[in-house]
Amino acid sequence: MDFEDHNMDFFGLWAQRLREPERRRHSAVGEQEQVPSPPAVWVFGYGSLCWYPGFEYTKCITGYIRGYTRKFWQGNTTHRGTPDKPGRVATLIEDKEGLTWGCAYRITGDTALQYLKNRECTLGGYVTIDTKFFPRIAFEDSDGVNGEAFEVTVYIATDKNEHWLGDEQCVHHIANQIVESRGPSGHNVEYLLRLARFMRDEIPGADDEHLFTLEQLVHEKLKVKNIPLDEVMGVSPQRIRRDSHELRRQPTTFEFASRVPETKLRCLNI
Ligand SMILES: N[C@@H](CCC(=O)N[C@@H](CS)C(=O)NCC(=O)O)C(=O)O
Repeated sequence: MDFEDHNMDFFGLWAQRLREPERRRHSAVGEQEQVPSPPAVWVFGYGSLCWYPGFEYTKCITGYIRGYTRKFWQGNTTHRGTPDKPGRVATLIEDKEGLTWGCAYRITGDTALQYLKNRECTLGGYVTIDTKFFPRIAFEDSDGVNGEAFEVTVYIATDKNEHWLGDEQCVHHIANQIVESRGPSGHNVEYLLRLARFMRDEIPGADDEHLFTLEQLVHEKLKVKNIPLDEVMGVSPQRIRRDSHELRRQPTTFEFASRVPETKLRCLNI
């Protein structure tokens, strides 16, 4: 049983038990009350969280946030680099025209948030912001979320944190740093290529010039250095079931999404 099935069994059982009469709390006048479910929080992933969440969640849906652009401008010495040779990981840069694709995870309880606080904030220098998430495909859900934009928490590294590296004169410098960095969680190349693969597999048609330029340069540099991919890619991460409401994956017209006005076209939901 993989991570997701276990997770769904747990919540499936929990939801089923709620329906059992003895599970409902009785108010003073004997009316049946629903046992309140723990509040759900949605966390938006746009870097390693897209392919390695590492926490329990009850739903994962692909979509985007507006007003930010993804850049490999955050240094990292605890996962994909070392203090002597920091790696580069993704963060978000404010950009009025920006639009960043990723996936939102619905989590309940405190465990996942404590895990993320350690992984992202303590170890990574990220802070949290709240913003609107636009699901790629509308979906019905017990939370009543039906494809309209909704609030998500995002972990973002600003230029104020100690690991910040920022831009380079030339994108080749960033690609070189990625090719030459490795940390306790694995090679920096794996981080970049698994994110690029997530974008291609899960959000076909979406563009991200910075990400895909780095992907191409890193592949070229690995070839020149004669470094085989299996030397840097590590173990395949656990399967993530995304967009379980979708019958089949539809290509995304990125340009259209980037121009869509605030009021969404519900039928297309982009
Ligand atoms: N907050 C971004 C980036 C998170 C991220 O990539 N954090 C790094 C550095 S703290 C991490 O957790 N890496 C784990 C790994 O590289 O396996 C996301 O939502 O994915």
